[in-house]
Amino acid sequence: MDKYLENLNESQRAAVVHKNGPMIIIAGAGSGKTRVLTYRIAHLMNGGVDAFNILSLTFTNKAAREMKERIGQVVGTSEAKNLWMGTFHSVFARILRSEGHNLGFPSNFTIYDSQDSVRLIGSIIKEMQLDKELYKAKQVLSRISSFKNSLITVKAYYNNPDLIESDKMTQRPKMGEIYNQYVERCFKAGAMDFDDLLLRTNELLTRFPEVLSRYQDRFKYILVDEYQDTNHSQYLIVRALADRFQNICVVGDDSQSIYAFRGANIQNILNFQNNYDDVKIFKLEQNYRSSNNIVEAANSVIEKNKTKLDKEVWTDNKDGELVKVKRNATEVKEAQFVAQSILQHVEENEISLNDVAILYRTNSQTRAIEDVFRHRNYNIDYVIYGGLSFYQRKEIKDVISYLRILINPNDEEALKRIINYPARGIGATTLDKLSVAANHYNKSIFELLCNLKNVDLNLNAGTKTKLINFVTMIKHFEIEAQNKNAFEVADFIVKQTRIVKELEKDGTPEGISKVENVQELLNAIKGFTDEQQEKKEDDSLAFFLEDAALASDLDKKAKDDTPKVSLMTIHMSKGLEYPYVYIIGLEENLFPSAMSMNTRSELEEERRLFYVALTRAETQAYLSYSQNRYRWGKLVDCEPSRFIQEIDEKYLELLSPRIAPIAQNKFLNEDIFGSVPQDKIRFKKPIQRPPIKKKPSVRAEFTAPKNLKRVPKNPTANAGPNLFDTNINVGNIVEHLKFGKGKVIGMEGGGANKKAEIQFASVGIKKLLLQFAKLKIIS
Ligand SMILES: Nc1ncnc2c1ncn2[C@@H]1O[C@H](COP(=O)(O)OP(=O)(O)OP(=O)(O)O)[C@@H](O)[C@H]1O
Ligand SMILES: [Mg+2]
Repeated sequence: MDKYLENLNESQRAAVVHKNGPMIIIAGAGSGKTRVLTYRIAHLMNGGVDAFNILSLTFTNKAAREMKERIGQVVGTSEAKNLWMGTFHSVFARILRSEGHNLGFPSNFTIYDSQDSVRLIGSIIKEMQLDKELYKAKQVLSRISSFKNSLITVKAYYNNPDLIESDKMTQRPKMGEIYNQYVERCFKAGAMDFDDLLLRTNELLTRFPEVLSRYQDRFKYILVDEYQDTNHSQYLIVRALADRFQNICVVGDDSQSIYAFRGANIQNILNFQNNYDDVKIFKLEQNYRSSNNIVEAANSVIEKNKTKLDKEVWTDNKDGELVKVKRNATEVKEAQFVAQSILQHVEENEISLNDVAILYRTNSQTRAIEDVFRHRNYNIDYVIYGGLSFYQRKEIKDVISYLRILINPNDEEALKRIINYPARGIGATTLDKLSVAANHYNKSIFELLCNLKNVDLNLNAGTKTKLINFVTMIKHFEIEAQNKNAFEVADFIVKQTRIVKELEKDGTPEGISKVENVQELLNAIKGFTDEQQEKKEDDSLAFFLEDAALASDLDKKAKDDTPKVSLMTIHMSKGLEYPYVYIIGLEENLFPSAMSMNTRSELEEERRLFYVALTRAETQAYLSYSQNRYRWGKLVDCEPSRFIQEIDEKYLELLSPRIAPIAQNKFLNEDIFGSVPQDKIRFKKPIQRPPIKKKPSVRAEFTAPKNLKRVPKNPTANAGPNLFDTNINVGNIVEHLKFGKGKVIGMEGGGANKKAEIQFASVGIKKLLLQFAKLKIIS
């Protein structure tokens, strides 16, 4: 047996060495699905299959690179380099570069990111003089995106009375027209958005059978990771390509399907067996990633989902620590708890910050964590994945837009960004005129600018000269860019356009940080050209732009090697693993999200999301929630997430000290563990350790965010005596609308920040801001 096969268990090995025909590996988290895929490719190559004949589709480009590296260790790096491996988007962008001419696209087409798409839709809505409130560009884009992912073209849209009717119902009868305009404008600009990369591939493979045939011949073996999150468009592409040889191997876990909101269709994995004859099914059941407590805790939650395939997940790993649950008074307290706990692990267990991930439901949750981590008492290095990515920052997009124009002068969104940046006296009105005229003549704006002499746009002589100067400048850049590598071009452009000088003029800290970002971009491009030259690969600007357009945030390289805690949304964490994982904000209406509680299927998707989060952890998982949180500028009371309750309590350890109830009342059982007989809960004694570093003062925590809107006082607040009294003192027994009776055990702050610490029978100690708490004094 080849040595590398010894690193697999029996079921994994069977899946790796199985040769031809359709196969599906369906298995729970951490059971080695990705590992099997990697080894399978190595094994195919080892058995004589040419790397050029293997297509492997992964969830991120980073995953593809890592897999390639491992395969390289078995078959040699130079061979592994020839593998077609990457995300759907990057692989099919590559195919469209060489075949897109069939559809009328130039090989240098631009890839519009969502910001470009939103801006373009915004202009269309404006030009059509539609109501901006009814037609919100982002919402329109997401509707168009869902059409594209379901392969509904403009023509198909107009042939579908149901769709037309539903847009009328939502007061957006012009949806079809916007869709049509959007498609035409992208086409004219030589641009494709993310969804087009799949839609146009489908179009290519359907309309041009000889192209399909060529790629069917080429990809004798096709492998897809995270198959549970493929959408209809991706499904069709895979199906078409695999049709000839049917050597299709898909890998996934229906319990980790979490992208339905972006069109992923869980049925793709559930129905795989019906799509092909003689599908060989492999199941992997042993989890190698996580401690037994984590595996069992995750199993006990996902069991609650009704829609799922039968499968077991078990592990030989040690029980390890229990999953820790932490209740916090506020989100700042929560962040402080996480920070302190991490520092404690660093000190006591000598872990690296690289071993830690903080996962959350929505991007906005990072604010408190960031504030606390940056505080001098903690000083914890971190990196956020997701949010506004580096390439979407204004100053970066401006520079990139210059580069994009050099590759594709018809790129309308890039042109609009730079035509008057740095300022050269070309105003918005002129640009609007150009845009309308370009549409009228069915030309791109740049083409129109090159022909200014022959069209009458009613522009004054000064403006005309400025436009002609602009065109001359771009043409000059084009000539200069010839035969230069990506870095040389970018460096030249940044100097010539004086963008940095412009930013420096600003002089504010933001301006300085923008200058640094532009420098960072140049460094990244330098890094890219050096690396490509080393590998003797394409170091051109066009190639760099493609890389940048499709780089997911996980692909970005850390600026330095300092260990850092990783912060990301759970969606982003798919496939990854970390020894220590903190899942924060486990509160009803946040996770599960308020929008997901209407239907069983949405709630089940949230539960799968929780399952994904928990199964990222190897050694220890922390679940934390906050009892109060600022949301939309208001301090709101929060209840712990149902997902904590759903975990079998024997795998949990409650870190919050339990409060002895002051009185028996009906709310007692509503504590999150209240339904469990008291003696079954293991409450470990809180470990007494000296604090690692001094905590920031409590006062800081309740400083309201700057943009906090004052909540209008409840109109009933002053309606009668004794109602919602704010004249409260330690020792008072008070009643809260939701928590019932409690005893005031402390007071702090003053004015708007005045807070009472109250021991409630129902929920333990809570700190409440008096101005919101609506407390009634009983005695
Ligand atoms: N046979 C094995 N021996 C030792 N370690 C293994 C074995 N199989 C898998 N692992 C390790 O277990 C961890 C999980 O494997 P992998 O990431 O392939 O699982 P997965 O099923 O793809 O997980 P996910 O569902 O999260 O994508 C990895 O660290 C991997 O190296
Ligand atoms: Mg995986």
